[in-house]
Amino acid sequence: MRFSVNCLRYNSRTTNLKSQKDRSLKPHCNVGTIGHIDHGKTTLSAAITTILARINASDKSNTTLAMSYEDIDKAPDEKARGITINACHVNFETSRRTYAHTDCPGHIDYIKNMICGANQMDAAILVVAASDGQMPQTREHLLLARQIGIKHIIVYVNKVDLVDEETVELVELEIRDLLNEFGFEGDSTPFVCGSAKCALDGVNPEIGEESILELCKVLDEYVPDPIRDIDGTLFLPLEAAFSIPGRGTVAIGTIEAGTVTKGQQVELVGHGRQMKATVSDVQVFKRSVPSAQAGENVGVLLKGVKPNFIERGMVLAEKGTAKQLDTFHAQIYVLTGREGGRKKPVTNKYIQQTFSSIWTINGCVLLNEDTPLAMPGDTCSVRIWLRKPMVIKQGQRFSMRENQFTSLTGVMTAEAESHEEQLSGFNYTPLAVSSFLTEAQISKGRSSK
Ligand SMILES: Nc1nc2c(ncn2[C@@H]2O[C@H](COP(=O)(O)OP(=O)(O)OP(=O)(O)O)[C@@H](O)[C@H]2O)c(=O)[nH]1
Ligand SMILES: [Mg+2]
Repeated sequence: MRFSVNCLRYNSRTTNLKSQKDRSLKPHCNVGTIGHIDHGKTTLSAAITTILARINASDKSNTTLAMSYEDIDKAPDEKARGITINACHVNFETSRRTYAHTDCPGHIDYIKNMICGANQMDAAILVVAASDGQMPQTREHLLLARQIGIKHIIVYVNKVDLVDEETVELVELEIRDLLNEFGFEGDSTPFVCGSAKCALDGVNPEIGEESILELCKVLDEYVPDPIRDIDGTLFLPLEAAFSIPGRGTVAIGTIEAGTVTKGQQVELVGHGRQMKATVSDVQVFKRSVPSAQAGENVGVLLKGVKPNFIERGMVLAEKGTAKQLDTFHAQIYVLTGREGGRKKPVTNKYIQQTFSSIWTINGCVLLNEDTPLAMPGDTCSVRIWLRKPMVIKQGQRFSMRENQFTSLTGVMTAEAESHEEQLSGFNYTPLAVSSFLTEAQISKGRSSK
């Protein structure tokens, strides 16, 4: 008997590949749309699947399923509020590759979801409406893309049906400058100009359908096949879990390194908890497979594990290979007001929501004694204390956010010793720190901006 992951929104948006054999035929790539609210990210996602499904209709092995705008944006709360609030995954296939595509939300309130969705992208499609040009979230998403290490950006200048050619050219120049400003190669970044709506509605093919085909060609040619750490040690950050009565718990995530195999002994680590488990089934694209490897989104059936044991951001790894830490050394950069960050300096014991990989937890910045303040624009060495131990590796990036903006970004540089020792230099005890991490303190921290 197979287990099905249909009940999860995540996988219900994922089309089927027909068999495990198909899945190994073509390289796989994770992409997604980013950009300002209402610039057409969801329309573009729907247009790509619709056009590719139609064009490949006679090719029985092609797995692209047409997804309408409503299919992608259908959760009731999204309809009610008129905005996307969850990252949504769809799949499409070109003659060269299979793609898992994430439609990232545009609204600043939901940037948290974007961080989690975009984290898995090998390349991002930045959607910019020609009628608006760059907007605040165009900048913020590019900044986040930079922080989470997305190397390849392709720009789709949308809504060209609403403006003249000169405006499109100006928008292109402006966005190339912006890409350079954020450390991408603005001059050589591919731009595709078109109208996702015309493509979806089947009108004006020269700016509609042709622009979508051009975009797919650019994706195939510009984005190199991702190098997956297939031979590495299994590392699978978990996004969600649910139970199948009588069978066990299914944990869902995208494998970052290594291979997960039926029958394998694994360990669940994170949020200060740890547990051994056995993999009793592995599912990719809703099909049971003997094993799955780095880069693939999987459902892993675990016997004897309660679903509420698993929390987003926990890691499924080989026994003894994933370490959780509550304190670590880091190099941070405090964003300036111009970059959308703070206008005031970060002080010792600054506490905010900390995002890394796919987890979110309260974290406290412990400044060194010789650095009483970290000014916007400063880079400095600090220690980070997390409310609960989490799996974080050397070189892993993280960011901290206040209410509506990213205040600092950092990289984990080394493990730190036990936090008692860490905190002794700051003359307060772990207990004092725990009480410091109350909601009231956090809101106070927020209002200090
Ligand atoms: N004229 C025109 N309208 C478009 C085009 N593409 C999208 N739209 C319209 O722009 C509006 C926003 O499109 P969405 O696809 O929802 O934009 P989004 O970026 O996904 O928005 P959020 O998810 O809320 O950030 C909708 O009314 C679309 O019909 C286009 O090429 N031309
Ligand atoms: Mg949308």
